[in-house]
Amino acid sequence: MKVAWAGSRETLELSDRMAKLVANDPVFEKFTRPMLGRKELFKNTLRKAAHGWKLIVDLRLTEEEAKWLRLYIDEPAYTDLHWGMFIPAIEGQGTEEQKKKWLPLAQKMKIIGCYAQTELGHGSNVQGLETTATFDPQADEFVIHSPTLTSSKWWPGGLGKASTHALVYARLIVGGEFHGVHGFIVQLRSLEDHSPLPGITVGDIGLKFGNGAYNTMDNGVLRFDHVRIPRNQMLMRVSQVTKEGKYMQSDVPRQLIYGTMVYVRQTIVVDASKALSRAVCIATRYSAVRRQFGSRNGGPETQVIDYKTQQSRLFPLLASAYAFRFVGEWLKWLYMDVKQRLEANDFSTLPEAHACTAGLKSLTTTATADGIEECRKLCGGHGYLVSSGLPELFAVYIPACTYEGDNVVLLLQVARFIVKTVSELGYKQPVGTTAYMGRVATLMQNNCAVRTAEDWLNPGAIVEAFEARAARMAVACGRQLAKFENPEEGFAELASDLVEASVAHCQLIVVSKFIEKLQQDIPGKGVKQSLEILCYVYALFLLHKHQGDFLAVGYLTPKQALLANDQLRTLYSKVRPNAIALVDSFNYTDHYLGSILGRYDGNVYPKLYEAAWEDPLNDSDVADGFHQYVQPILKQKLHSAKL
Ligand SMILES: CCCCCCCC/C=C\CCCCCCCCCC(=O)SCCNC(=O)CCNC(=O)[C@H](O)C(C)(C)COP(=O)(O)OP(=O)(O)OC[C@H]1O[C@@H](n2cnc3c(N)ncnc32)[C@H](O)[C@@H]1OP(=O)(O)O
Ligand SMILES: Cc1cc2nc3c(=O)[nH]c(=O)nc-3n(C[C@H](O)[C@H](O)[C@H](O)COP(=O)(O)OP(=O)(O)OC[C@H]3O[C@@H](n4cnc5c(N)ncnc54)[C@H](O)[C@@H]3O)c2cc1C
Repeated sequence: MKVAWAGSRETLELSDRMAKLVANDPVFEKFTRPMLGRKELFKNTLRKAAHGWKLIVDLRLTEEEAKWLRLYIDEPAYTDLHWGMFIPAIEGQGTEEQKKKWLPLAQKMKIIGCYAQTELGHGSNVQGLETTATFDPQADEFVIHSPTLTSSKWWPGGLGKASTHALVYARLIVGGEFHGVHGFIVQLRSLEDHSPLPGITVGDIGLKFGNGAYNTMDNGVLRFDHVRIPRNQMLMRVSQVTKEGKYMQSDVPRQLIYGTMVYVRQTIVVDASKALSRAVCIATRYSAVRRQFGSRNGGPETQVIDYKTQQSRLFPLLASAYAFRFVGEWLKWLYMDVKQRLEANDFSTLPEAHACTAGLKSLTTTATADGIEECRKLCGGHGYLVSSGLPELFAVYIPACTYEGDNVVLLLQVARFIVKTVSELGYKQPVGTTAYMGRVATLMQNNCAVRTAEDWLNPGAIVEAFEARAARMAVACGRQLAKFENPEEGFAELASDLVEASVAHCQLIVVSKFIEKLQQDIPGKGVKQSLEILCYVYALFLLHKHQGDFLAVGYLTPKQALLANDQLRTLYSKVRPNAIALVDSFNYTDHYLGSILGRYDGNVYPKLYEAAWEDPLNDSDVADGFHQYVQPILKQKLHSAKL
């Protein structure tokens, strides 16, 4: 199962080597992180990032090894944006000449870059950005300017203190005409002493949610006062500005300016399975250690993992972690395919890639953020201790529902794609993830054939149920929209229904990709069977949770919905014996998990007890402040006997 989770034996071995390298290096210690003040915390992150880079250089790590190393260091840092957005943006939107100039500097870390798109006034509405880049043909330069307070760049990670350069998204103005938002490489700080260059005001935006957590990142604010950059620092793969001041659009679609977001959203889906699996690993191991009630004749109490309620909350999350792992693998493949096509100037699959990355990013991050919190509750009171690892994981993870596109805004993008597909059904055969809509007549007509709980153990029955629900919800939205004279007004009015239709479409993708995965050759005794059980758990859990949709569209009868729930209970009993093995298969070191409750050896209580004494409050028996603030109260002489 470890191989199935990792994707291949090579990846398992490679990631295992990197995990151990980090776990055994004292520089990467992270348990004191929540106790540190902001300055100390940030300096510590800089130290870890520098040490990580030294290892990459000294040990000549490959790009793949370096990625795993950064993952296991497990601390958000400016390097995430440098490697994760600045470099990919230049790769995707730069000309060959620009790539030749900037990529070697960035890859050798001679410069540090961030991705400066969002502003104080606009994040989701990219076309609403206010920063301007005005071309000055006399000087052959762009003038980058922040005309209003709300045009201040606000949020970019790595911008606050670390970056020397930024990829700045600004409205292009040539000859007095606006040409939409484009990307510009702007140097922010001196490469000699790191001080901000003239015309640049830059700093950190302040503390964020949670102790430690995302505060290791210097999310920044940035203002420009008529800062000049050479013309060739506008990324010009999509459109160009000539020396003479002519704006030219190539054959490449404008949307490619948003290409970096497609790339990052794809990586966020892969990361969702990592974050959720960490939380699930902690909650599952602890649920096997923890005992409450049920002692008979002085024997041990019941392990809480044996309670059906615990199983019905925990096992769907375990199954979701696997489901997100496999859909992430597929999405990576889809992205690589689109990338290759784009390089050959084939842009036909870009809209689908945008819809899939946007929708799956939204679906998986929402489920993961909620899932981490559920895991905290599954661990009872001890889950609230920072040493459980769950509060910090939650605090670090939840912004994923917002960054790289607010999850609702992204689902509305999926809705536009679905509605367009439905409206074109008369003359255009849908392909890829919308191919099922080509069978819309059948899906609208046929109803579920399940008669017994066992009938639900059939991938065909499950896929058809999810297809029928998604198709019927999409068609219903299409019909409602048709009643509006102004389609945009209709879209705004029906937005909540459209979001639900998008969720149904995205859940269908995840379920289908899990089922497709099981059609592949999966070596290892019992591995495929265990994955099949998890796949059914994932699908039937969703069906149970959203049974209102399936019933409302008239595909299921209440009896069939009840049968699905009966089957789900049986499946939980089948997961139980392998639950610990299934989380051990994630192959996480205790260092990466960062949780006393999730320790591999299960030695939870002695370690919790020990850790309590390491809290700074326990440095002395009498706390600082006691004599000043508490003792006077204890010693006071009050006049009223009642008081
Ligand atoms: C215990 C401790 C644990 C520690 C763990 C540590 C581990 C580390 C953890 C975390 C570290 C990770 C680091 C995370 C880094 C965070 C990175 C975050 C970076 C950012 O957030 S960058 C900013 C991102 N911003 C956004 O995403 C903005 C969202 N808005 C948009 O995407 C768009 O503007 C919009 C799509 C919403 C706009 O819509 P619309 O108004 O229609 O837009 P138009 O501009 O008019 O375009 C219409 C047209 O274009 C199509 N389209 C839109 N987007 C894309 C796209 N990306 N690709 C292709 N096509 C696109 C759209 O469909 C329309 O097409 P049509 O005309 O219909 O055919
Ligand atoms: C930790 C973190 C790191 C970040 N890193 C970066 C970075 O490196 N670089 C960068 O450029 N940006 C970064 N961002 C910014 C991030 O990309 C934006 O915050 C995000 O895109 C959401 O935009 P917003 O803040 O404008 O939200 P808003 O759009 O203001 O959202 C507010 C509310 O309005 C709703 N809403 C907005 N528009 C619509 C609509 N059309 N229909 C219905 N509802 C709507 C949303 O659903 C939400 O509920 C980061 C943000 C965070 C939190």
